[in-house]
Amino acid sequence: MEVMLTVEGLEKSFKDKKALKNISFDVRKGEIMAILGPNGAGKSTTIRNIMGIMYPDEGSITFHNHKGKGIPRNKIGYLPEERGLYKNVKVMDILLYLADLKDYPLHRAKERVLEYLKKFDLEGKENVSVEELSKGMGQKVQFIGAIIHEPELLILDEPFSGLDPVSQEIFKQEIRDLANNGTAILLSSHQMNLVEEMCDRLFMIQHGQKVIYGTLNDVKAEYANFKCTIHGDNQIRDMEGIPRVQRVEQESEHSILYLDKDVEPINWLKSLPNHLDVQELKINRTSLHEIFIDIATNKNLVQEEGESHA
Ligand SMILES: Nc1ncnc2c1ncn2[C@@H]1O[C@H](COP(=O)(O)OP(=O)(O)OP(=O)(O)O)[C@@H](O)[C@H]1O
Repeated sequence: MEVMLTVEGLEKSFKDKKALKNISFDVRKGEIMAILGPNGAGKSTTIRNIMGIMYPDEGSITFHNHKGKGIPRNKIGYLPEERGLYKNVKVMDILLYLADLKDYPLHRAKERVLEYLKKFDLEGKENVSVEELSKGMGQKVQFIGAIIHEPELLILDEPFSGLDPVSQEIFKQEIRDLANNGTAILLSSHQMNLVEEMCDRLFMIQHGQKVIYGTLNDVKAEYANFKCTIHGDNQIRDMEGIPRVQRVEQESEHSILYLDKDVEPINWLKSLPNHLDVQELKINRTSLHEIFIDIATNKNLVQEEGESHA
């Protein structure tokens, strides 16, 4: 897949605090790439450097063959983490203004605004003032503003925050459609279930450093061990001695056994003791949500400073 954006060796400090340390990744045409990490990890700082809102101390950002200040920003769409549009302006006017800033033809922009308002369940709102919109509606308008000029690269900082489930679905579908039509998408989100459903590759950052970088499938194969959930009248002591168990979580009649890496479920099941009460049993891989928590709380994947996973 054609590489659209390359971030290489990014370093950024605020006074004496190092916010980014040697951050490198790329974003390719037609893919959804997620940038993940706990609060304060450095996601927005990375995005702001890509957008030229601030410049890195070291390293480079390349979009196609353009570097740094030479990057044609009108080929990029950006939904910032901070929401907000001019309040006393009509929806159509603000969106045409944003299209004009990107040198996009206004007659085409007008058609697209009407098309998107309909798609986002805002039909007829083009002459409504932005201040009259609800928070979620305003977010939809801001999203339209980020894509109105048909950007080749779309950067979405927390696009789902504050949206109801129906609106989340609309955003999800639109983001997928854009990627299918060739837009390169860099998406930051804390909603791991959505990331797991949508993204092709992911870059996880902690304390300004890379901890994971790879395809969702590779990351799951590498980090998502199997877990076995048993529903039955068992105590935690009943689980003692079962081989290849990293830890057990016991909650009333539910036991969750987190298994070692590379356990083969079929063979492992044969090692369960006869005395266990099994009303229901399920084996599945841990979710991206659990991998994220493990990393963010340094449970299993604690790394020395400067060391990285992928
Ligand atoms: N303008 C700034 N001045 C000083 N420090 C900053 C500035 N912007 C970010 N930081 C610091 O840089 C680090 C990374 O912040 P950043 O906003 O990139 O994190 P984030 O991963 O986007 O977090 P969140 O999920 O909470 O939005 C934090 O320690 C933050 O306090």
